[in-house]
Amino acid sequence: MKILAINPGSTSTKIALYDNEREVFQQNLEHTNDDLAPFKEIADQYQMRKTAITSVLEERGIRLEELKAVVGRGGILPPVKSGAYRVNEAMVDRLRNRPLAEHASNLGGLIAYEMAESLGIPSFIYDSVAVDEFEPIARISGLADIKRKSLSHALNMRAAAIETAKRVGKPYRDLNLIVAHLGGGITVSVHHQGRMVDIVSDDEGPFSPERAGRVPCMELVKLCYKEEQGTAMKKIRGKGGLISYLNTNSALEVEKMIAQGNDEAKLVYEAMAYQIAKAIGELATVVEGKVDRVVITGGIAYSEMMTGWIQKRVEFIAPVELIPGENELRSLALGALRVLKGEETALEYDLD
Ligand SMILES: Nc1ncnc2c1ncn2[C@@H]1O[C@H](COP(=O)(O)OP(=O)(O)O)[C@@H](O)[C@H]1O
Ligand SMILES: CCCC(=O)OP(=O)(O)O
Repeated sequence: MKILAINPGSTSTKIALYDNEREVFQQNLEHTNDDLAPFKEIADQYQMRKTAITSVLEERGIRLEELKAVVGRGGILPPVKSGAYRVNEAMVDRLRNRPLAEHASNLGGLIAYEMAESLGIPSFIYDSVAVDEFEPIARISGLADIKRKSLSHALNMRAAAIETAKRVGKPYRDLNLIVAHLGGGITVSVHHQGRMVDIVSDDEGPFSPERAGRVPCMELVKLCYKEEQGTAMKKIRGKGGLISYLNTNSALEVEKMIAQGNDEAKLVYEAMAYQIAKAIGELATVVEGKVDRVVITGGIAYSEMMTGWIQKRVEFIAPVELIPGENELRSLALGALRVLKGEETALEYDLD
């Protein structure tokens, strides 16, 4: 059974074709600054990204009529459950016209839906960034006007948690795990007996290659009065974190700077590790310190320097498991495959 998986990121669209569990190919379609410059909003990039996908499929001679489903990374929807949702008109309306926030992943479900509809096959999203399994106590922010939201790298974090359970030799549901996803954005989650009951999100916790994370509130309010809303938002999401201190969003570049003796780069990069470790420590309290494993995943988990610094600070909490990189396309494809095989049921999206 052939399944096309689509994962739109801020500067690329990753796609993969699977034939059952076997990856037929995977390709990263880069979108340069020049490609993206004409588009005011991410939603406006829809046609450009869809055309890039269909061109690759054509070049590779993929027969679309052989596809059995298309699955996309789910976007910033109102809170949803973990697992698969079938993309329907209600979800398309929300993602296209009223997403809760601008994010490239909003395009995943939209492109999957349009491609699948024209082929008469189903489209799905899987483990959307909006997966919300918070306990009520986790929703309180500290300001009655603001409710905490569960927006995270749920797709890769849940896959890494399930992989860790396999390594430990126990069911996922029997474990307490803390998972840190270290990519362009960083989020950290705590999994209590198979549910992601709380997170430290990318605007509540560690800074990351391109996001500011938690910054002092009062200073942030002053900044917002100095800048226009769009500029202030871009400063904390897109131009924050490593970029704001070191002018690069590449952790690899930062490591080169450190190797060349750049002390400022070392201080900032180690501060990122320090903040990640603090987020892990914070989430350990959610399960009263009863943590079976701390899991570090995402592109930066390939870095021995970064994982070494984090490990030193958190291994008193639990043994640390490294699962470098992200297998988001595989997680999407295998999720859709389980639905097609009847091993899992896709939920119907019925929120406004
Ligand atoms: N071997 C490595 N060592 C350190 N950092 C790495 C390594 N490989 C990739 N990275 C960093 O990982 C980050 C991207 O992670 P990734 O999970 O692919 O993020 P995203 O999907 O959010 O773009 C970049 O900052 C990149 O420099
Ligand atoms: C909102 C959490 C998901 C996220 O930030 O994804 P990217 O880092 O891929 O933009």
